[in-house]
Amino acid sequence: MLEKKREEINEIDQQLIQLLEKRLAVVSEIGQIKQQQNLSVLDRQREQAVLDQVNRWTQNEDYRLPIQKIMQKIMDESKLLQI
Ligand SMILES: O=C(O)C(=O)C[C@]1(C(=O)O)C=C[C@@H](O)C=C1
Repeated sequence: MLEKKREEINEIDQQLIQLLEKRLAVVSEIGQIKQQQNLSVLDRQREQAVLDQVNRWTQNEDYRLPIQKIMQKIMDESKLLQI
């Protein structure tokens, strides 16, 4: 039972990593555009828009806060990648 559930987690993690790699690749491209156009890495307005959107897409109330925190962490790591 536990093993089955962990296999389920493994499959989900694999999908998450594929999507994170895709997202980070786009983040890198944005980083290059920002560098060319001399724009700052941090865009607070855009981050708020991302979080608002994520909030609307989250269906389970119990997951709202953890998902917001995870997305903020993803954006924090994205900014580090753009430096
Ligand atoms: O949209 C951008 O400008 C990005 O660089 C992407 C991103 C993100 O991870 O969503 C990262 C840093 C910015 O502060 C805002 C958003």
